[in-house]
Amino acid sequence: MAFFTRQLCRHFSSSAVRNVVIKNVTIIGGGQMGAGIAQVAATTGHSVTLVDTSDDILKTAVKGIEGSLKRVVKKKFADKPEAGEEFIQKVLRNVSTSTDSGSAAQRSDLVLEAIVENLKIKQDIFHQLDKVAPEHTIFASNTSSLPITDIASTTSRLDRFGGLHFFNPVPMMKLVEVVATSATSKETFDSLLNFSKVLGKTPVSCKDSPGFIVNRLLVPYLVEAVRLHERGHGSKEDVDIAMKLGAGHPMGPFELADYVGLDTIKFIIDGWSAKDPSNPLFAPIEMLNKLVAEGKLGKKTGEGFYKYKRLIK
Ligand SMILES: C[C@H](O)CC(=O)SCCNC(=O)CCNC(=O)[C@H](O)C(C)(C)COP(=O)(O)OP(=O)(O)OC[C@H]1O[C@@H](n2cnc3c(N)ncnc32)[C@H](O)[C@@H]1OP(=O)(O)O
Ligand SMILES: NC(=O)c1ccc[n+]([C@@H]2O[C@H](COP(=O)([O-])OP(=O)(O)OC[C@H]3O[C@@H](n4cnc5c(N)ncnc54)[C@H](O)[C@@H]3O)[C@@H](O)[C@H]2O)c1
Repeated sequence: MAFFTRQLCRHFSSSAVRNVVIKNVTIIGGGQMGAGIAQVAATTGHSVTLVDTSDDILKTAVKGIEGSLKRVVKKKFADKPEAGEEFIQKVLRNVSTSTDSGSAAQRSDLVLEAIVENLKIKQDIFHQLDKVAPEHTIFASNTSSLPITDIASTTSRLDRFGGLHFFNPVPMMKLVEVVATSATSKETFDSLLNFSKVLGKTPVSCKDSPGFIVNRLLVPYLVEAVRLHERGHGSKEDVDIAMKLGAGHPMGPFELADYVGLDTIKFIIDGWSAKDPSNPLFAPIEMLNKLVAEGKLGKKTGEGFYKYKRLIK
């Protein structure tokens, strides 16, 4: 009987979070991805709190959002610059910033994390927020490669935890991978799916398997391009031109790796290699490791495989 009552309570507690309509969103991490997601969520009328570790980083993030919105309105409001400016200000009013993730989470329907690709740091953040976020709040990670199940494991809301994987640059890329673990409730999954659609994205449903769909195919391709170049079988420039003109890709693999961030690519490959060391697809890549050790992380730091005049942020 006690078992039955416990099951009943569980049922009631999960039905209490049924059909969460996501209006207030906290995004942890105001880097390339967090700022992009904040922009899209604010544009679609959500109230967004962007959280990072310092006010300076947050200022840069908001500046980046404003710059990206200017690119959006240039076309959308080509003949009406005043309406374009009004649109930008309206979107920016939906974004507030904070260095206090706990108080932001207290007012949120969704806490979406987009910080560095490190399991322990992600687990620690969610462990803290789990204690203060309302019962109904859904937690999600934008991780590129870490198991959602592992990230969620430090919380007590396994049924209200999923993956929401966006693509860079978020305002332009239409896809969102929505990831359910074996514990994610159908209500949570549906809420995340619906949220993605409200953002104007096309969601696909993914299992909690390494790299989900896109990165499991894309990242081995990116590092294979580096290996090909290391073997002396093609210059970076020729490989990039070949894949753009021969395979119809908008960016070549070196350009795209720089765009994503070489630190992120390295975190992904190293993480997979630790779990599956005999898989040759995940073997260390000397050139990538060297660039990351030198702090040459791609477009965001001004140099990676190539040099850049203008930084991303
Ligand atoms: C690793 C992770 O876990 C997963 C990932 O994210 S993997 C990476 C996935 N992303 C990709 O594969 C990106 C591939 N690249 C592309 O699709 C394109 O090169 C691109 C959309 C980034 C840029 O397009 P491109 O034609 O090369 O350059 P550009 O002319 O500057 O931009 C095209 C349009 O996009 C707009 N745009 C580009 N970036 C933008 C941004 N951040 N914000 C707003 N608008 C932007 C431009 O304003 C331009 O608009 P217009 O056509 O109306 O003038
Ligand atoms: N770069 C991509 O193309 C891409 C695409 C999809 C997913 N992702 C994933 O999104 C996540 C973020 O990637 P990114 O490229 O935006 O990284 P980034 O380095 O541009 O930004 C990370 C941000 O997180 C902040 N941060 C770090 N620790 C924090 C903490 N404890 N609290 C609050 N903020 C903290 C940093 O200050 C930084 O501003 C990673 O998990 C990455 O794998 C990246």
